Amino acid sequence: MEKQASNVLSTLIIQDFTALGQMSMTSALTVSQSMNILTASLPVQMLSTQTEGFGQPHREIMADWMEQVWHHWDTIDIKPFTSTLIGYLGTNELAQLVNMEIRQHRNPNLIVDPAMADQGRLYPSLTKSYVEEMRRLMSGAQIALPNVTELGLLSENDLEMTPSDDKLRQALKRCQSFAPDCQIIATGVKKGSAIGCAWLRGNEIVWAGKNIIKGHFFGTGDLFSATFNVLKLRFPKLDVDQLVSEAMAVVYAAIQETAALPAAQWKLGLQLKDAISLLMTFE
Ligand SMILES: Nc1ncnc2c1ncn2[C@@H]1O[C@H](COP(=O)(O)OP(=O)(O)O)[C@@H](O)[C@H]1O
Ligand SMILES: Cc1ncc(COP(=O)(O)O)c(C=O)c1O
Repeated sequence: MEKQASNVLSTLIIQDFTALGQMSMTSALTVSQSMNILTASLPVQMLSTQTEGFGQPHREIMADWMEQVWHHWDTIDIKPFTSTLIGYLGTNELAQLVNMEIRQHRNPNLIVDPAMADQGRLYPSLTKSYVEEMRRLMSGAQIALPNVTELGLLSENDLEMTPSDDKLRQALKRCQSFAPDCQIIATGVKKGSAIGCAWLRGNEIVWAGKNIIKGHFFGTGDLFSATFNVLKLRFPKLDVDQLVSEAMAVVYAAIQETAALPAAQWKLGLQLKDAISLLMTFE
């Protein structure tokens, strides 16, 4: 694959930092560093654990710190980042703050993973106004990567976990009305015994997927968006079909490696060794 020189590439990652395991910022940093991409990380909140499976995590909100970081960055000569990746933010206030800063700095190549819901439900403590903040973020984004539940919430369509092409088309079109310049790729779209991604090409629904690995795994969306971001940066000639297919293969490798562990360990996130090994073969 034709790749871009790494010294000109940088990415800004805005999402939570979860202390335990390989979720969110930890997996995004691992992926970025494996591709030698200069990375700036803004952990919007520090959590003791992810929000599922460990009771109530201890949280430290980093809003004041982030404002000071942005303020400092405004005074030094850092070039605009080549891309920005936004993931789980976790509170309305943080989502508002990030929206405001992103608008002010006009970050190019913005990828938004509106990580706010799964398996038909919003994550605990998130509300409808959080969904509205995600719509606002997507309106300035180039790529958005909602899972099926998130697509349903964003489009106000009732989507089952195995939506028909018609339902998907309706939901994706509805999102285009508030994010006309954004390519929206729905993740976690099931078809029979396979799971994958669906997006619009004109009026047509395109779907690509792989066999479902049995079990519920955590951090799949995080790793998918982090991988999509670095592949798009390093291989700018890849089209959406190729980016989705490569990113899915990387996540699949991580799930396969994780599935070999006792199920009690799955909530720590995905094993990343095999995923990174595969990613490095794209070099
Ligand atoms: N059990 C699984 N087996 C195989 N691939 C999976 C599985 N779960 C997720 N994936 C892959 O990871 C991608 C992102 O997962 P998804 O469940 O949509 O993320 P999220 O964590 O945001 O809900 C999916 O589009 C699919 O390609
Ligand atoms: C703190 C935190 N960050 C991010 C996520 C997103 O994880 P996923 O990649 O499974 O959507 C979760 C999901 O529970 C979480 O609790």
